[in-house]
Amino acid sequence: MTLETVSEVKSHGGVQGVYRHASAATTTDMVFSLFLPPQPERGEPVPLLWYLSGLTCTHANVTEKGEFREACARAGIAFIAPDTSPRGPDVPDDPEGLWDFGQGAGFYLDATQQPWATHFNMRRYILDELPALVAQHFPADMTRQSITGHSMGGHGALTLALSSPGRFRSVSAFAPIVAPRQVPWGRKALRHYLGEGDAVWRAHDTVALIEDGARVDELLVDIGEADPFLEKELRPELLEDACADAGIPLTLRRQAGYDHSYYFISTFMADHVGWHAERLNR
Ligand SMILES: N[C@@H](CCC(=O)N[C@@H](CS)C(=O)NCC(=O)O)C(=O)O
Repeated sequence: MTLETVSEVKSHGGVQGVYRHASAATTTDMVFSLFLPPQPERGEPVPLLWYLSGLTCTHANVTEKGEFREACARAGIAFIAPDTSPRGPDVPDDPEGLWDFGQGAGFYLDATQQPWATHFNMRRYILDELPALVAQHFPADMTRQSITGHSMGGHGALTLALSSPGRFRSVSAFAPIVAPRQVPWGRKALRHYLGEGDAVWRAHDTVALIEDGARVDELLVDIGEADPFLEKELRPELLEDACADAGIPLTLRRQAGYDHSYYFISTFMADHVGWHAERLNR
């Protein structure tokens, strides 16, 4: 699989890269960013932390505003930030021209309904295609992967980890959508991408996955108490209830005064990187 280097710059002793490739999953070109920490010996494999972004984002939002590099360099872990959907003139977009669906809002699932199913296959892109590409081109230790994400990307991190047992050593999230079946952003996406049908939706809903028996060892979630999406879209209390019922240890930190933005994410990013690094380097 061919990889085009868009840019590579030195940062914190490592290399922050941006790369483009032709994707079979989305049948479009896809761009992602990857930070490689300074390595004791060039080519020695390092663990990999995935970061899935939220609505409207590309790889660039967290790369420019996430402030993850110092912590990743210190811990010796790589950080990969994929795009949130396929893009381009041939890719369908929100029928109403809104920002919460379509391009920039792939929801990390494989769509089954047209016109979405041709391109919107972010689940297999993230779980299969991109890892194979990373393994081929970078010194990443693919036996040591963890995953985090923000908002729609928090939903992606949680649902991919819950539905791929053993794949990720640890999972955390910033202000995640935890019950897409029960909130407007999620219902719109699930209806368009998957069609009607609660049984199908449950496989892409963190709370439902847990209710249906999926498990992870533990969860770390940060959420801002001043997040404008808290009550209507994020509803962390549903995750608290599901984890309590299932016996999943959940550290849910309600951060006073913080909103939904990268000012919030970057404040707690080093905590998340350190938490994952502990588990990746065990
Ligand atoms: N202000 C956003 C609302 C959507 C939003 O807050 N998106 C979050 C993810 S759900 C985000 O990370 N936006 C990009 C950024 O802050 O850089 C817009 O209207 O485009």
